[in-house]
Amino acid sequence: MTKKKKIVVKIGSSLLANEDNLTLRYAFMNGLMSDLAKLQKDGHDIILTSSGSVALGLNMVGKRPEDAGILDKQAAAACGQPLLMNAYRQVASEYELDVAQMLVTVEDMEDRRRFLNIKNTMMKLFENDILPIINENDSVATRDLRVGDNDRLSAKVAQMIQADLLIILTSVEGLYDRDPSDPEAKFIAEVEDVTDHLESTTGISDLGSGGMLTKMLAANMAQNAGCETIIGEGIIERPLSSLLANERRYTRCLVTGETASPLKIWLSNRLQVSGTLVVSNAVADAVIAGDCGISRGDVISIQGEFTKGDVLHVYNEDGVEMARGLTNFSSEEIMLLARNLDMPVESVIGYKTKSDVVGAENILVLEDNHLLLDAPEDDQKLVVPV
Ligand SMILES: Nc1ncnc2c1ncn2[C@@H]1O[C@H](COP(=O)(O)OP(=O)(O)O)[C@@H](O)[C@H]1O
Ligand SMILES: N[C@@H](CCC(=O)OP(=O)(O)O)C(=O)O
Repeated sequence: MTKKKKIVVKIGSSLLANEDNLTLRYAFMNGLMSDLAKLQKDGHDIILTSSGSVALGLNMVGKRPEDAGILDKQAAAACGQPLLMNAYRQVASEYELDVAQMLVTVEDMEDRRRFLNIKNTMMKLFENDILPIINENDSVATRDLRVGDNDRLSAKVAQMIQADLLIILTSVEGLYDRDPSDPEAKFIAEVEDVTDHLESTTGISDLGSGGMLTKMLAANMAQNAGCETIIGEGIIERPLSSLLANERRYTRCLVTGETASPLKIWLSNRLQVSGTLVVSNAVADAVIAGDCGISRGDVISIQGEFTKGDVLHVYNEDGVEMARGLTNFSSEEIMLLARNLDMPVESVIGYKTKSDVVGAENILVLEDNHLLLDAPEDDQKLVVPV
């Protein structure tokens, strides 16, 4: 690679911890750090997303992966994270590489200000040639507000920094047409549409969290942001340089469609959506075609209490979620505006502002987006007609 690139590298638990005794695989970490240090010296900006805190902390809480509950895992993460970082720091120092830890939650990534703070911190670390090592803050994240797997967390990071490449290192050589434990499984070298591979990727290893399925979803998130994903095996002497030099096979998930704007990408991967707007099928079709925003006259009903700037689901009349968008008004204001269509916006709500409920520039159409979390199934049952 000659051009300076932004690269996110994701390491799975199965690479960092021995499955039998749940101790650290120093040899793997050593090879990884050697490669990362070289990439950094070549001028690339690198971020490492590393799993392993739960697997490495389980011994301390006296559990095995198969019988640990959510609280055991949260406690194990608190025990294992310092072990993991200590090992990274020690090994990295042998390659004269400085490392920094960043633990994030979904809420951090979804609050626009905190999201930008995380991004700015990463940029500052790059400027100082320090390698950021990211993990989800498992001990504080609540069950319904977890990314839950570092595949998608690393894709969120790739979107955040507008990375050129996401490399996911794991326990298998890449994607197969079925679980690779099946001797008939065939290797897939290139993926364009991840939709073709969502059903064949459900199994996971004993230590992993999301399996190949979340790697496909992560690849889709990266695709939307114009970032190519490479999925390859990690337990190899030079795990990154051998991949990048094409010395062995791996799966490439190509960027195919158009790249969405950074704001739309941020919108598309939110777990927290505050409410719902229902619009007619005709309006939904026009929104999908990119022709218009949603005006107050378009809103048939709303659900939830939300404020200006929140993200909303947009359903058509058949109860299908078509889009997501940032609202310019609170739920109360939309009710008032929709019930007083003949009055100017300013005289209904008492201040001057944009007139669209959701502007066209703030709408993300969901087609071809495999979101982190689908809309709650019973959302549409709770709607209030305006
Ligand atoms: N179609 C498939 N192609 C490749 N791997 C698959 C597929 N279906 C299931 N898997 C499983 O996904 C596992 C990798 O995911 P995971 O265990 O979560 O690893 P990691 O800890 O690296 O994230 C492999 O061990 C493999 O058994
Ligand atoms: N945050 C967790 C890892 C979650 C996860 O995604 O694990 P994996 O599927 O092994 O990458 C940890 O540090 O153990």
